[in-house]
Amino acid sequence: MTLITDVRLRRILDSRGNPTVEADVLTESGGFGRAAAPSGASTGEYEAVERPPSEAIAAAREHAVPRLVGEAYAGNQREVDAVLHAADGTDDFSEIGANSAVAISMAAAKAGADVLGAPLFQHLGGTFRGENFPIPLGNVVGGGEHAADATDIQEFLAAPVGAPSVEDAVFANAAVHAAVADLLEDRGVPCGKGDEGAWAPSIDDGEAFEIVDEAVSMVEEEVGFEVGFGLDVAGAELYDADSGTYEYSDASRDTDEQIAYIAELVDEYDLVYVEDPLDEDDYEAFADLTDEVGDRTLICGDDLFVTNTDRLRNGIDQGAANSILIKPNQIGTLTDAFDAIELATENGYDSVVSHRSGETEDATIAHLAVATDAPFIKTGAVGGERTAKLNELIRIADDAT
Ligand SMILES: O=C(O)[C@@H](CO)OP(=O)(O)O
Ligand SMILES: [Mg+2]
Repeated sequence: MTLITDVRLRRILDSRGNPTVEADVLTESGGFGRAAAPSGASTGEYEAVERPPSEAIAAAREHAVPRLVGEAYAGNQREVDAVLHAADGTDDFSEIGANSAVAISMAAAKAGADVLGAPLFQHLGGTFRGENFPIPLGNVVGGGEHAADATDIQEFLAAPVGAPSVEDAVFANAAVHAAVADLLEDRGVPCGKGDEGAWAPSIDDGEAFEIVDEAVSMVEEEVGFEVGFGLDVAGAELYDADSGTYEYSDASRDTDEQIAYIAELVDEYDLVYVEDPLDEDDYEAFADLTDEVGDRTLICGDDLFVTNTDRLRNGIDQGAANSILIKPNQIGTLTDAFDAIELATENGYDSVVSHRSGETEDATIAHLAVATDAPFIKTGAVGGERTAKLNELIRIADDAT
């Protein structure tokens, strides 16, 4: 029933107005799945390779589509993803492009679910998945590679850790986003938004900490449950390998100073989450910081691990973090993303399923997070391509998918 009978690929727009790959997968019994690849701006050096969409589409049509059509079953995700790897023939999807691979992989999963008549999270997670829902981390102030002339730290993320439901959590993050706007207005700071819908004011990180801290407290009081905040430092973007220092607009910090600075921030602001506080090659510094503050906050590897089980295993051996960001397009298939989550869970690491800065209306990651019982999902706070995932989470919780 789930035998793949057609795979169609096209270029569509992403949220930055750039082209990206969309895939449709059709099956013998009329099953249909459609998915699109997201795209990063602060990409890790060790990510699977995204090719220009027209090239990725042409290469996938030549190498992957003939091996899938009439050959593979959409209901068997591991088989589909193994075919994608075999068709590509490299270890980083540089032939068919990770963008074609992930779009086909996710579209196949949706086609499989369609044939089974099950919601995607059910198909992926199975009957005996847990009952938990991920806490959404919502970007409310941002800069770095996502907005010019804004904060050095890439993302200030609202984290409604005490929310009694997904719906409460999603609305709390939107309320923090709105409170930040009010506080910026009070201070006479005009601003637009960055790539992920977060405010991108021309202020320094210190002022951003004050504002987000205040916004979070205001909302916490309003909603009556705990709302904290966290960061994506995107340390690799700040790191200058020649000088061995982290370059901020108003300071330069060597690795020890960077570790001390982040540890101070964790304690001063009770940060619940810190992603990529250090350079993507520095497992050792990650381990030192995790040793220092890992008992009271999540130290999450994004560019450090790139959803790759080899890099994660290395991190686990060295005690480099206690959490991993999961981005299916960093590794190219849902199977690889699942394996990374499984390895993380076995080793006590929390998984944070994540969007990219360039997104589409595709909501697969909401289903992936629920299917795998991931404790967190990072997918912005507002903006259509972000709310596509958040609203899907609300629907899943309401049994309406
Ligand atoms: O660094 C990140 O975590 C992501 C998403 O927030 O950004 P990008 O997609 O640009 O890599
Ligand atoms: Mg990141």
